[in-house]
Amino acid sequence: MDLYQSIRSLKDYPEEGITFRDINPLLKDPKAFQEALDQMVAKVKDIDFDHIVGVEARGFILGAAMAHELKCGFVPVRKPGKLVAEVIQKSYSLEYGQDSLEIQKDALDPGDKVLIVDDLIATGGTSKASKDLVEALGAQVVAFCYLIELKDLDGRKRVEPTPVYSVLQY
Ligand SMILES: O=P(O)(O)OC[C@H]1O[C@H](OP(=O)(O)OP(=O)(O)O)[C@H](O)[C@@H]1O
Ligand SMILES: Nc1ncnc2[nH]cnc12
Repeated sequence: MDLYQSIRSLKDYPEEGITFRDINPLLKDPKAFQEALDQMVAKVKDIDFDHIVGVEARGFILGAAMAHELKCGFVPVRKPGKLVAEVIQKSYSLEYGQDSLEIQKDALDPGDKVLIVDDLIATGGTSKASKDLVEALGAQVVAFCYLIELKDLDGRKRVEPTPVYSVLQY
């Protein structure tokens, strides 16, 4: 099955020079969604981790589905003001703009091993901020897993030497 057929590419969105990779057609198609999950799971199934950390919003969809499949816990990293209880925050820049991410202080324990999941890695800003949040809690990021990697932006360099796995590359 060619998963590239299930990704819609929008030129000059949300601004000129950016080609937006829309995963909604893939999510809508149960066969493509299952195949994407199977391929992501296959890449990480031999790695030892305790939890999947998923990044709001699209990382929740794939991260939670993978956690269900792999029978591990799911921990959300969210945009500011969404989490209750005590949080820590990290600012970051992305392909189009600037944002912050938060994690609950009690979401992970020191020594926990974490797989970070998102739909896409572009500049790696989101991934680096998520890794910093996990590490600030004393946990360890053992790998990152994405459906899509935008190779030209070389986001994996931002999180070196942690391994990065992706299913589709542009
Ligand atoms: O590698 P980067 O340059 O940091 O970009 C990748 C991030 O950008 C997108 O999320 P976005 O912030 O647009 O949020 P959304 O999932 O809520 O749409 C995507 O889902 C990744 O999280
Ligand atoms: N080109 C892109 N397409 C979809 N999501 C993105 N997040 C950052 N860059 C993106």
